[in-house]
Amino acid sequence: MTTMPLPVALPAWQHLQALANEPPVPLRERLAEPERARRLTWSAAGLTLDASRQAIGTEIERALLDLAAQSQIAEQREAMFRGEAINTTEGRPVLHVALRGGEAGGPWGNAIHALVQRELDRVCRFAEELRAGTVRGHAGDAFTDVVNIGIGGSDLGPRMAADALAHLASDAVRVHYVSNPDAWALWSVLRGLDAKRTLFIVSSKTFTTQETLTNAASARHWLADQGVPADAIARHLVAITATPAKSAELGYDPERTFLFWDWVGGRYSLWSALGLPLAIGIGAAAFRELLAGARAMDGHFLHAPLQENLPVRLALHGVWNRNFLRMPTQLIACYASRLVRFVPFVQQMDMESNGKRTHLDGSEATVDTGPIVWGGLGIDGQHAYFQLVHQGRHALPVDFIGVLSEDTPLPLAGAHHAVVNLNLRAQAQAMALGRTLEETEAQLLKDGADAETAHALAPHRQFPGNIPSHLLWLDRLDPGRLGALIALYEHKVFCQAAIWRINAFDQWGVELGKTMAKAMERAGG
Ligand SMILES: O=P(O)(O)OC[C@H]1O[C@H](O)[C@H](O)[C@@H](O)[C@@H]1O
Repeated sequence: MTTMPLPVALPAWQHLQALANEPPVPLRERLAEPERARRLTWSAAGLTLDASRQAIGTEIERALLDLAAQSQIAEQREAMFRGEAINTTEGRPVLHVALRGGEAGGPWGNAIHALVQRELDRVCRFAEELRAGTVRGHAGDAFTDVVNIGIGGSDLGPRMAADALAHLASDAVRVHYVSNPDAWALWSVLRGLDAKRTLFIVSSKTFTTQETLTNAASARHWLADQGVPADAIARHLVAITATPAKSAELGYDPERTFLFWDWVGGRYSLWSALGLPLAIGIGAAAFRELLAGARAMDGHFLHAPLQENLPVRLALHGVWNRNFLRMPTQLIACYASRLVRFVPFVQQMDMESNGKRTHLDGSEATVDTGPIVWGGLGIDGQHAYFQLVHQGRHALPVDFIGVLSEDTPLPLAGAHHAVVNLNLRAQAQAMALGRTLEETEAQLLKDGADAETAHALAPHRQFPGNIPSHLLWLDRLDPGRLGALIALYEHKVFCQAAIWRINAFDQWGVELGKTMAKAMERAGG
Protein backbone atom coordinates (compact mmCIF):
# COMPACT_ATOMS: atom_id res chain seq x y z
CA MET A 1 0.00 0.00 0.00
CA THR A 2 2.98 2.33 0.30
CA THR A 3 2.96 2.46 -3.49
CA MET A 4 -0.54 3.90 -3.50
CA PRO A 5 -0.97 7.17 -5.37
CA LEU A 6 -0.75 10.38 -3.38
CA PRO A 7 -4.08 12.03 -2.48
CA VAL A 8 -3.94 14.73 -5.17
CA ALA A 9 -3.68 12.05 -7.86
CA LEU A 10 -6.94 10.37 -6.84
CA PRO A 11 -9.97 11.11 -9.04
CA ALA A 12 -12.10 11.72 -5.93
CA TRP A 13 -9.63 14.35 -4.70
CA GLN A 14 -9.83 16.16 -8.02
CA HIS A 15 -13.61 15.89 -8.00
CA LEU A 16 -13.72 17.39 -4.51
CA GLN A 17 -11.43 20.19 -5.66
CA ALA A 18 -13.85 20.99 -8.47
CA LEU A 19 -16.79 20.92 -6.05
CA ALA A 20 -14.95 23.25 -3.68
CA ASN A 21 -14.49 25.73 -6.53
CA GLU A 22 -18.24 26.02 -7.00
CA PRO A 23 -20.07 28.80 -5.13
CA PRO A 24 -20.82 27.50 -1.62
CA VAL A 25 -24.38 26.64 -0.65
CA PRO A 26 -25.24 28.55 2.56
CA LEU A 27 -25.86 26.34 5.58
CA ARG A 28 -29.26 27.97 5.98
CA GLU A 29 -30.28 26.49 2.72
CA ARG A 30 -28.82 23.13 3.54
CA LEU A 31 -30.51 23.00 6.94
CA ALA A 32 -33.85 23.64 5.26
CA GLU A 33 -33.53 20.40 3.27
CA PRO A 34 -36.21 17.94 4.35
CA GLU A 35 -34.95 15.00 6.38
CA ARG A 36 -31.42 16.40 6.48
CA ALA A 37 -30.86 15.88 10.22
CA ARG A 38 -32.17 12.32 10.04
CA ARG A 39 -30.08 11.55 6.97
CA LEU A 40 -26.88 12.90 8.51
CA THR A 41 -27.16 11.45 12.02
CA TRP A 42 -25.67 8.10 13.04
CA SER A 43 -25.23 6.32 16.36
CA ALA A 44 -22.79 3.75 17.68
CA ALA A 45 -21.52 2.56 21.06
CA GLY A 46 -23.64 5.04 23.01
CA LEU A 47 -22.62 8.05 20.90
CA THR A 48 -24.65 9.97 18.33
CA LEU A 49 -23.10 12.11 15.64
CA ASP A 50 -25.23 14.81 14.02
CA ALA A 51 -23.39 16.09 10.94
CA SER A 52 -26.28 18.07 9.49
CA ARG A 53 -24.41 21.36 10.05
CA GLN A 54 -21.42 20.33 7.96
CA ALA A 55 -21.04 22.23 4.67
CA ILE A 56 -21.82 19.16 2.59
CA GLY A 57 -24.53 18.15 0.16
CA THR A 58 -25.14 14.77 -1.42
CA GLU A 59 -22.61 15.24 -4.21
CA ILE A 60 -19.83 16.30 -1.84
CA GLU A 61 -20.78 13.46 0.46
CA ARG A 62 -20.54 10.97 -2.39
CA ALA A 63 -17.17 12.32 -3.47
CA LEU A 64 -15.89 12.11 0.12
CA LEU A 65 -17.00 8.49 0.33
CA ASP A 66 -15.25 7.86 -3.01
CA LEU A 67 -12.15 9.40 -1.47
CA ALA A 68 -12.43 7.01 1.48
CA ALA A 69 -12.66 4.07 -0.93
CA GLN A 70 -9.87 5.27 -3.25
CA SER A 71 -7.63 5.97 -0.24
CA GLN A 72 -8.17 2.34 0.80
CA ILE A 73 -9.16 3.31 4.31
CA ALA A 74 -10.72 -0.11 4.86
CA GLU A 75 -7.59 -1.94 3.70
CA GLN A 76 -5.34 0.27 5.81
CA ARG A 77 -7.62 -0.23 8.81
CA GLU A 78 -7.42 -3.99 8.43
CA ALA A 79 -3.64 -3.84 8.12
CA MET A 80 -3.51 -2.03 11.46
CA PHE A 81 -5.78 -4.55 13.19
CA ARG A 82 -3.74 -7.43 11.72
CA GLY A 83 -0.60 -6.03 13.31
CA GLU A 84 1.28 -5.10 10.13
CA ALA A 85 4.21 -2.76 10.71
CA ILE A 86 2.27 0.33 9.59
CA ASN A 87 4.53 2.60 11.65
CA THR A 88 7.06 2.38 8.84
CA THR A 89 9.72 4.77 10.13
CA GLU A 90 10.08 2.73 13.30
CA GLY A 91 9.22 -0.65 11.75
CA ARG A 92 6.49 -1.34 14.31
CA PRO A 93 2.92 -2.55 14.34
CA VAL A 94 0.32 -0.27 15.92
CA LEU A 95 -1.87 -2.33 18.18
CA HIS A 96 -3.49 -0.22 20.86
CA VAL A 97 -6.72 -1.81 19.62
CA ALA A 98 -5.48 -5.14 21.03
CA LEU A 99 -5.43 -3.60 24.52
CA ARG A 100 -9.16 -3.16 24.92
CA GLY A 101 -9.81 -6.48 26.70
CA GLY A 102 -12.23 -8.98 25.21
CA GLU A 103 -11.98 -12.55 24.07
CA ALA A 104 -9.15 -14.24 22.22
CA GLY A 105 -9.51 -14.54 18.46
CA GLY A 106 -8.71 -10.95 17.47
CA PRO A 107 -6.90 -10.34 14.18
CA TRP A 108 -3.64 -9.61 16.05
CA GLY A 109 -3.39 -13.23 17.21
CA ASN A 110 -3.60 -15.14 20.44
CA ALA A 111 -0.02 -14.58 21.60
CA ILE A 112 -0.62 -10.84 21.87
CA HIS A 113 -4.01 -11.47 23.43
CA ALA A 114 -2.43 -13.59 26.17
CA LEU A 115 0.30 -11.01 26.82
CA VAL A 116 -2.26 -8.23 27.10
CA GLN A 117 -4.62 -10.17 29.34
CA ARG A 118 -1.87 -11.17 31.73
CA GLU A 119 -0.75 -7.58 32.22
CA LEU A 120 -4.30 -6.25 32.41
CA ASP A 121 -5.07 -8.75 35.17
CA ARG A 122 -1.92 -7.73 37.05
CA VAL A 123 -2.87 -4.06 36.76
CA CYS A 124 -6.44 -4.66 37.90
CA ARG A 125 -5.36 -6.84 40.80
CA PHE A 126 -2.82 -4.31 41.99
CA ALA A 127 -5.35 -1.46 41.69
CA GLU A 128 -7.91 -3.36 43.74
CA GLU A 129 -5.40 -4.42 46.39
CA LEU A 130 -4.23 -0.87 46.76
CA ARG A 131 -7.80 0.40 47.03
CA ALA A 132 -8.55 -2.26 49.62
CA GLY A 133 -5.49 -1.25 51.65
CA THR A 134 -3.70 -4.58 51.30
CA VAL A 135 -0.81 -3.05 49.36
CA ARG A 136 0.88 -0.96 52.02
CA GLY A 137 3.76 1.39 52.60
CA HIS A 138 6.98 0.47 54.39
CA ALA A 139 5.56 1.14 57.86
CA GLY A 140 2.42 -0.91 57.26
CA ASP A 141 0.10 2.02 56.43
CA ALA A 142 -2.50 1.81 53.70
CA PHE A 143 -1.81 4.23 50.86
CA THR A 144 -4.07 7.27 50.82
CA ASP A 145 -2.33 9.12 47.98
CA VAL A 146 -0.94 8.04 44.65
CA VAL A 147 1.13 10.43 42.57
CA ASN A 148 1.49 9.64 38.87
CA ILE A 149 4.68 11.12 37.45
CA GLY A 150 4.65 11.18 33.66
CA ILE A 151 4.31 13.56 30.75
CA GLY A 152 2.65 13.65 27.32
CA GLY A 153 1.08 10.30 26.59
CA SER A 154 2.12 9.08 30.03
CA ASP A 155 -0.03 11.73 31.68
CA LEU A 156 -2.74 13.17 29.47
CA GLY A 157 -4.85 10.03 28.96
CA PRO A 158 -5.29 8.77 32.53
CA ARG A 159 -5.53 12.32 33.81
CA MET A 160 -8.22 13.25 31.29
CA ALA A 161 -10.20 10.09 32.04
CA ALA A 162 -9.84 10.56 35.81
CA ASP A 163 -11.44 13.99 35.47
CA ALA A 164 -14.13 12.75 33.11
CA LEU A 165 -15.04 9.96 35.54
CA ALA A 166 -14.51 11.98 38.71
CA HIS A 167 -17.92 10.89 39.96
CA LEU A 168 -16.43 7.40 40.39
CA ALA A 169 -13.28 8.54 42.22
CA SER A 170 -12.36 6.66 45.38
CA ASP A 171 -12.61 8.56 48.66
CA ALA A 172 -10.01 6.30 50.24
CA VAL A 173 -7.22 6.86 47.72
CA ARG A 174 -6.60 10.16 46.00
CA VAL A 175 -4.70 10.11 42.71
CA HIS A 176 -2.60 13.12 41.72
CA TYR A 177 -0.83 13.81 38.44
CA VAL A 178 2.45 15.65 38.03
CA SER A 179 3.87 16.23 34.57
CA ASN A 180 5.79 19.48 34.55
CA PRO A 181 9.39 19.40 35.86
CA ASP A 182 9.04 22.84 37.39
CA ALA A 183 9.65 22.11 41.10
CA TRP A 184 6.43 23.84 42.04
CA ALA A 185 4.33 21.28 40.15
CA LEU A 186 5.64 18.45 42.34
CA TRP A 187 5.81 20.47 45.50
CA SER A 188 2.26 21.74 45.27
CA VAL A 189 1.10 18.11 45.34
CA LEU A 190 3.57 16.80 47.93
CA ARG A 191 3.23 19.55 50.51
CA GLY A 192 -0.05 18.13 51.79
CA LEU A 193 0.97 14.46 51.75
CA ASP A 194 2.20 11.93 54.28
CA ALA A 195 5.15 10.02 52.82
CA LYS A 196 4.28 6.83 54.73
CA ARG A 197 0.96 6.74 52.88
CA THR A 198 2.13 7.94 49.47
CA LEU A 199 2.88 5.79 46.45
CA PHE A 200 4.57 7.19 43.34
CA ILE A 201 3.86 5.73 39.94
CA VAL A 202 6.54 6.64 37.44
CA SER A 203 4.99 6.31 34.00
CA SER A 204 7.30 6.46 31.03
CA LYS A 205 7.28 4.33 27.92
CA THR A 206 10.97 4.94 27.28
CA PHE A 207 12.13 5.65 30.84
CA THR A 208 14.50 8.22 29.37
CA THR A 209 12.26 11.30 29.44
CA GLN A 210 14.22 13.99 31.22
CA GLU A 211 11.23 15.76 32.73
CA THR A 212 9.80 12.56 34.21
CA LEU A 213 13.15 11.32 35.49
CA THR A 214 13.77 14.70 37.13
CA ASN A 215 10.44 14.53 38.97
CA ALA A 216 10.95 10.86 39.85
CA ALA A 217 14.41 11.50 41.33
CA SER A 218 13.02 14.40 43.28
CA ALA A 219 10.16 12.25 44.62
CA ARG A 220 12.65 9.67 45.87
CA HIS A 221 14.62 12.36 47.67
CA TRP A 222 11.42 13.62 49.22
CA LEU A 223 10.59 10.12 50.49
CA ALA A 224 14.05 9.84 52.05
CA ASP A 225 13.79 13.32 53.48
CA GLN A 226 10.45 12.40 55.03
CA GLY A 227 12.01 9.46 56.84
CA VAL A 228 11.45 6.52 54.53
CA PRO A 229 14.51 4.25 55.00
CA ALA A 230 16.69 3.82 51.89
CA ASP A 231 15.96 0.10 51.66
CA ALA A 232 12.18 0.71 51.81
CA ILE A 233 11.88 3.39 49.18
CA ALA A 234 11.11 0.84 46.44
CA ARG A 235 7.92 -0.06 48.34
CA HIS A 236 6.69 3.43 47.59
CA LEU A 237 7.47 3.24 43.88
CA VAL A 238 5.82 1.67 40.87
CA ALA A 239 7.11 1.83 37.30
CA ILE A 240 5.03 1.60 34.15
CA THR A 241 7.12 1.24 31.04
CA ALA A 242 7.86 -0.49 27.76
CA THR A 243 11.56 -0.60 28.68
CA PRO A 244 11.74 -2.51 31.99
CA ALA A 245 15.52 -2.92 31.70
CA LYS A 246 15.88 0.85 32.12
CA SER A 247 13.54 1.08 35.10
CA ALA A 248 15.27 -1.90 36.74
CA GLU A 249 18.63 -0.16 36.30
CA LEU A 250 17.20 2.76 38.27
CA GLY A 251 16.16 0.47 41.11
CA TYR A 252 12.48 -0.12 40.40
CA ASP A 253 11.30 -3.53 41.65
CA PRO A 254 10.29 -5.81 38.72
CA GLU A 255 7.38 -7.03 40.86
CA ARG A 256 6.15 -3.46 40.96
CA THR A 257 6.79 -2.79 37.29
CA PHE A 258 3.88 -2.92 34.87
CA LEU A 259 4.50 -3.35 31.19
CA PHE A 260 3.37 -2.22 27.84
CA TRP A 261 5.06 -2.69 24.53
CA ASP A 262 6.74 -0.74 21.74
CA TRP A 263 3.71 -1.39 19.52
CA VAL A 264 1.70 0.95 21.75
CA GLY A 265 2.25 4.62 20.98
CA GLY A 266 2.53 6.85 24.05
CA ARG A 267 -0.52 8.88 23.04
CA TYR A 268 -2.50 5.66 22.54
CA SER A 269 -1.41 4.01 25.79
CA LEU A 270 -4.28 4.82 28.16
CA TRP A 271 -5.63 1.31 27.52
CA SER A 272 -2.44 -0.40 28.64
CA ALA A 273 -0.81 -0.69 32.07
CA LEU A 274 -0.45 3.06 31.74
CA GLY A 275 -4.10 3.15 32.86
CA LEU A 276 -3.07 1.96 36.35
CA PRO A 277 -3.47 5.36 38.06
CA LEU A 278 -6.93 5.59 36.50
CA ALA A 279 -7.81 2.05 37.59
CA ILE A 280 -6.73 2.93 41.12
CA GLY A 281 -8.91 6.03 41.04
CA ILE A 282 -12.11 4.58 39.58
CA GLY A 283 -11.68 0.86 40.30
CA ALA A 284 -10.75 -2.05 38.08
CA ALA A 285 -14.32 -2.81 37.03
CA ALA A 286 -14.87 0.73 35.73
CA PHE A 287 -11.49 0.61 33.97
CA ARG A 288 -12.58 -2.58 32.22
CA GLU A 289 -15.83 -0.84 31.20
CA LEU A 290 -13.76 1.94 29.63
CA LEU A 291 -11.91 -0.69 27.60
CA ALA A 292 -15.19 -2.34 26.62
CA GLY A 293 -16.54 0.98 25.36
CA ALA A 294 -13.47 1.46 23.18
CA ARG A 295 -13.87 -2.12 21.97
CA ALA A 296 -17.46 -1.37 20.96
CA MET A 297 -16.22 1.58 18.90
CA ASP A 298 -13.51 -0.63 17.34
CA GLY A 299 -16.21 -3.09 16.28
CA HIS A 300 -18.22 -0.27 14.74
CA PHE A 301 -15.15 1.12 12.98
CA LEU A 302 -14.32 -2.32 11.58
CA HIS A 303 -17.77 -3.38 10.48
CA ALA A 304 -20.10 -0.42 9.85
CA PRO A 305 -20.42 0.70 6.23
CA LEU A 306 -18.21 3.71 5.51
CA GLN A 307 -21.23 5.91 4.96
CA GLU A 308 -22.43 5.55 8.54
CA ASN A 309 -19.09 4.84 10.14
CA LEU A 310 -18.59 7.51 12.80
CA PRO A 311 -14.77 7.75 12.70
CA VAL A 312 -14.78 7.70 8.90
CA ARG A 313 -17.42 10.44 8.73
CA LEU A 314 -15.60 12.64 11.26
CA ALA A 315 -12.41 12.17 9.27
CA LEU A 316 -14.00 12.88 5.89
CA HIS A 317 -15.73 16.03 7.06
CA GLY A 318 -12.46 17.12 8.62
CA VAL A 319 -10.67 16.59 5.29
CA TRP A 320 -13.34 18.55 3.47
CA ASN A 321 -12.95 21.44 5.91
CA ARG A 322 -9.15 21.27 6.08
CA ASN A 323 -8.15 20.60 2.50
CA PHE A 324 -10.98 21.98 0.41
CA LEU A 325 -12.56 24.74 2.51
CA ARG A 326 -9.03 25.61 3.71
CA MET A 327 -9.77 25.76 7.42
CA PRO A 328 -6.52 25.23 9.32
CA THR A 329 -7.87 24.67 12.82
CA GLN A 330 -10.37 22.41 14.53
CA LEU A 331 -12.18 23.75 17.58
CA ILE A 332 -13.54 21.21 20.04
CA ALA A 333 -16.05 22.55 22.55
CA CYS A 334 -17.05 20.21 25.39
CA TYR A 335 -20.32 20.85 27.18
CA ALA A 336 -19.64 18.67 30.22
CA SER A 337 -17.28 20.15 32.77
CA ARG A 338 -15.81 16.72 33.55
CA LEU A 339 -14.44 16.69 29.99
CA VAL A 340 -12.18 19.57 30.97
CA ARG A 341 -9.03 17.75 29.83
CA PHE A 342 -10.46 16.11 26.74
CA VAL A 343 -9.15 18.78 24.38
CA PRO A 344 -5.52 18.71 25.60
CA PHE A 345 -5.66 14.94 25.26
CA VAL A 346 -7.05 15.00 21.70
CA GLN A 347 -4.66 17.82 20.89
CA GLN A 348 -1.69 15.55 21.56
CA MET A 349 -3.30 12.57 19.90
CA ASP A 350 -4.18 14.47 16.74
CA MET A 351 -1.35 16.97 16.44
CA GLU A 352 1.47 14.60 17.38
CA SER A 353 0.02 11.97 15.05
CA ASN A 354 -0.81 14.03 11.99
CA GLY A 355 1.40 17.08 12.37
CA LYS A 356 3.59 15.73 9.54
CA ARG A 357 5.01 17.12 6.32
CA THR A 358 6.25 13.96 4.64
CA HIS A 359 4.23 11.31 2.82
CA LEU A 360 4.81 7.63 3.60
CA ASP A 361 6.91 7.32 0.45
CA GLY A 362 9.32 10.01 1.72
CA SER A 363 8.14 12.77 -0.59
CA GLU A 364 7.20 16.18 0.73
CA ALA A 365 3.51 16.50 1.61
CA THR A 366 1.47 17.79 -1.30
CA VAL A 367 -1.61 18.47 0.80
CA ASP A 368 -2.33 20.14 4.13
CA THR A 369 -2.19 17.62 6.95
CA GLY A 370 -3.22 17.68 10.63
CA PRO A 371 -5.15 20.75 11.77
CA ILE A 372 -4.39 22.85 14.82
CA VAL A 373 -6.68 21.38 17.47
CA TRP A 374 -7.81 23.72 20.20
CA GLY A 375 -10.72 24.50 22.48
CA GLY A 376 -11.90 23.44 25.91
CA LEU A 377 -15.16 23.74 27.81
CA GLY A 378 -17.77 25.23 25.51
CA ILE A 379 -19.76 27.16 28.06
CA ASP A 380 -16.61 28.87 29.32
CA GLY A 381 -15.47 29.43 25.74
CA GLN A 382 -18.70 31.23 24.95
CA HIS A 383 -17.70 33.88 27.46
CA ALA A 384 -14.16 34.09 26.16
CA TYR A 385 -13.04 33.21 22.64
CA PHE A 386 -16.33 32.43 20.89
CA GLN A 387 -16.43 36.09 19.79
CA LEU A 388 -13.68 35.28 17.31
CA VAL A 389 -15.50 32.18 16.15
CA HIS A 390 -18.69 34.12 15.46
CA GLN A 391 -17.24 37.29 13.99
CA GLY A 392 -13.49 36.93 13.53
CA ARG A 393 -11.87 36.47 10.14
CA HIS A 394 -10.84 32.84 10.58
CA ALA A 395 -13.02 30.17 9.08
CA LEU A 396 -13.03 27.15 11.36
CA PRO A 397 -15.09 24.04 12.08
CA VAL A 398 -16.36 23.09 15.53
CA ASP A 399 -17.03 19.75 17.23
CA PHE A 400 -19.60 20.28 19.97
CA ILE A 401 -19.53 17.44 22.49
CA GLY A 402 -22.48 17.07 24.86
CA VAL A 403 -24.09 14.57 27.21
CA LEU A 404 -27.76 13.66 26.87
CA SER A 405 -28.52 12.33 30.31
CA GLU A 406 -26.99 13.59 33.54
CA ASP A 407 -27.45 12.44 37.12
CA THR A 408 -25.33 14.66 39.36
CA PRO A 409 -26.85 14.38 42.85
CA LEU A 410 -27.63 18.06 43.26
CA PRO A 411 -31.26 19.17 43.74
CA LEU A 412 -31.19 21.49 40.74
CA ALA A 413 -29.02 19.26 38.52
CA GLY A 414 -31.77 19.04 35.91
CA ALA A 415 -31.89 22.82 35.59
CA HIS A 416 -28.09 23.01 35.25
CA HIS A 417 -28.16 20.37 32.57
CA ALA A 418 -30.90 22.15 30.64
CA VAL A 419 -28.88 25.40 30.59
CA VAL A 420 -25.78 23.58 29.36
CA ASN A 421 -27.46 21.68 26.54
CA LEU A 422 -29.60 24.62 25.49
CA ASN A 423 -26.43 26.63 25.01
CA LEU A 424 -24.77 23.88 23.02
CA ARG A 425 -27.68 23.69 20.59
CA ALA A 426 -28.05 27.47 20.39
CA GLN A 427 -24.36 27.99 19.62
CA ALA A 428 -24.34 25.36 16.87
CA GLN A 429 -27.43 26.90 15.33
CA ALA A 430 -26.16 30.50 15.62
CA MET A 431 -22.85 29.52 14.01
CA ALA A 432 -24.59 27.76 11.16
CA LEU A 433 -27.28 30.32 10.40
CA GLY A 434 -25.64 33.62 11.32
CA ARG A 435 -27.66 36.80 10.98
CA THR A 436 -27.61 38.98 7.88
CA LEU A 437 -27.16 42.75 7.80
CA GLU A 438 -30.81 43.24 6.88
CA GLU A 439 -32.04 40.94 9.61
CA THR A 440 -29.81 42.67 12.13
CA GLU A 441 -31.03 46.11 11.15
CA ALA A 442 -34.64 44.97 11.29
CA GLN A 443 -34.07 43.44 14.73
CA LEU A 444 -32.51 46.67 16.02
CA LEU A 445 -35.47 48.67 14.77
CA LYS A 446 -37.83 46.19 16.36
CA ASP A 447 -35.95 46.56 19.64
CA GLY A 448 -36.58 50.32 19.52
CA ALA A 449 -33.44 51.77 17.91
CA ASP A 450 -33.94 54.78 15.64
CA ALA A 451 -33.20 54.31 11.95
CA GLU A 452 -29.82 56.01 12.05
CA THR A 453 -28.57 54.00 15.03
CA ALA A 454 -29.89 50.75 13.56
CA HIS A 455 -28.09 51.45 10.31
CA ALA A 456 -24.84 52.36 12.08
CA LEU A 457 -24.86 49.37 14.43
CA ALA A 458 -26.02 46.65 12.06
CA PRO A 459 -22.59 45.97 10.46
CA HIS A 460 -21.12 45.38 13.93
CA ARG A 461 -23.91 43.10 15.04
CA GLN A 462 -24.32 40.91 11.99
CA PHE A 463 -22.99 37.34 11.88
CA PRO A 464 -21.69 35.68 8.71
CA GLY A 465 -22.71 32.18 9.87
CA ASN A 466 -21.78 29.15 7.74
CA ILE A 467 -19.55 27.81 10.47
CA PRO A 468 -19.67 24.02 10.06
CA SER A 469 -20.09 21.89 13.15
CA HIS A 470 -20.67 18.40 14.43
CA LEU A 471 -22.90 17.72 17.39
CA LEU A 472 -21.58 14.68 19.18
CA TRP A 473 -23.76 13.38 21.99
CA LEU A 474 -22.83 10.84 24.62
CA ASP A 475 -25.91 9.07 26.00
CA ARG A 476 -24.30 9.61 29.40
CA LEU A 477 -20.82 10.27 30.70
CA ASP A 478 -19.79 6.86 31.99
CA PRO A 479 -16.68 4.71 31.45
CA GLY A 480 -18.12 2.89 28.44
CA ARG A 481 -19.15 6.00 26.54
CA LEU A 482 -15.91 7.74 27.40
CA GLY A 483 -13.96 4.77 26.03
CA ALA A 484 -16.01 4.93 22.85
CA LEU A 485 -15.47 8.69 22.53
CA ILE A 486 -11.69 8.37 22.84
CA ALA A 487 -11.56 5.48 20.37
CA LEU A 488 -13.70 7.50 17.96
CA TYR A 489 -11.12 10.29 17.86
CA GLU A 490 -8.24 7.81 17.65
CA HIS A 491 -9.80 6.22 14.58
CA LYS A 492 -10.67 9.57 13.06
CA VAL A 493 -7.01 10.54 13.27
CA PHE A 494 -6.08 7.17 11.75
CA CYS A 495 -8.46 7.68 8.79
CA GLN A 496 -7.13 11.15 8.07
CA ALA A 497 -3.56 9.88 8.07
CA ALA A 498 -4.69 7.10 5.72
CA ILE A 499 -6.09 9.70 3.32
CA TRP A 500 -3.13 12.06 3.58
CA ARG A 501 -0.67 9.14 3.18
CA ILE A 502 1.33 10.05 6.27
CA ASN A 503 2.58 8.01 9.23
CA ALA A 504 0.40 8.88 12.24
CA PHE A 505 2.47 6.80 14.60
CA ASP A 506 5.92 8.31 14.81
CA GLN A 507 6.83 11.69 16.36
CA TRP A 508 10.25 12.66 15.09
CA GLY A 509 9.21 16.28 15.39
CA VAL A 510 9.79 16.22 19.13
CA GLU A 511 13.36 14.94 18.83
CA LEU A 512 15.34 17.98 17.77
CA GLY A 513 14.47 20.04 20.83
CA LYS A 514 15.35 17.12 23.09
CA THR A 515 18.67 16.58 21.33
CA MET A 516 19.55 20.24 21.62
CA ALA A 517 18.64 20.32 25.32
CA LYS A 518 21.00 17.38 25.87
CA ALA A 519 23.76 18.99 23.84
CA MET A 520 23.38 22.23 25.79
CA GLU A 521 23.44 20.31 29.07
CA ARG A 522 26.70 18.62 28.02
CA ALA A 523 28.11 21.99 27.07
CA GLY A 524 27.33 23.27 30.56
CA GLY A 525 23.89 24.84 30.00
O1 LIG B 1 6.35 7.93 28.10
P1 LIG B 1 7.62 8.65 27.77
O2 LIG B 1 8.61 7.77 27.08
O3 LIG B 1 8.20 9.28 29.02
O4 LIG B 1 7.27 9.80 26.77
C1 LIG B 1 6.42 10.85 27.13
C2 LIG B 1 6.08 11.70 25.93
O5 LIG B 1 7.23 12.40 25.52
C3 LIG B 1 7.61 12.53 24.22
O6 LIG B 1 8.41 13.63 23.99
C4 LIG B 1 6.66 12.25 23.12
O7 LIG B 1 6.50 13.30 22.24
C5 LIG B 1 5.31 11.76 23.59
O8 LIG B 1 4.71 11.02 22.57
C6 LIG B 1 5.41 10.93 24.82
O9 LIG B 1 4.14 10.50 25.20
